[in-house]
Amino acid sequence: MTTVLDSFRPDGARRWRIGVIDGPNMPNLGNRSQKIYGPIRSLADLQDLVRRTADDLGVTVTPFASNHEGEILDFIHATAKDVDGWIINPAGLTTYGEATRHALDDTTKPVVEVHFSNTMRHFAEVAPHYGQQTSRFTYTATGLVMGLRQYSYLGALLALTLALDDDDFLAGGTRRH
Ligand SMILES: O=C1C[C@@](O)(C(=O)O)C[C@@H](O)[C@@H]1O
Repeated sequence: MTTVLDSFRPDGARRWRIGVIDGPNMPNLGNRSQKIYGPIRSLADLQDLVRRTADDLGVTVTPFASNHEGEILDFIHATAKDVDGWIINPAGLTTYGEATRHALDDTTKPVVEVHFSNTMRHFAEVAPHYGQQTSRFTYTATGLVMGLRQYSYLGALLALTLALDDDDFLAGGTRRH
């Protein structure tokens, strides 16, 4: 079936494989602040939305979520050869997740960082006493989509897919940025 999203892509475009990682606290999405995360009911609902959008786009997503950084590292190491790019919401690892940032960087595949909230605003409003908080991941990410709740993931998925299709940009993930 042809979908609206199909029409963004050239005929015969490749079925890119994209790893979608959710870090600590995202498995508890259904119980988090509605003000920040909106009415979405669960991580399963989020993963379902991302998977359905990927189907419409003609790409394959491999979702993974964990509260444990070591499990996230194991997932990245195990799947690095089988994915063309990554989407990650580092969540609880955002400010200090150097091991995860480094593991993604080691794969040399494009990385798009996503957040439900606009973290710059969130840090300024909620944790000004932490000083100048920033994401560890943005320094080496290919791109960043945030502040659009679950729609950040859909923006990232569409943009990463088109960028992988683009021979003058990510060229299937063979080049960095
Ligand atoms: O757990 C999260 C979720 C988050 O990554 C987001 O999606 O907005 C923002 C982070 O600051 C926070 O620790």
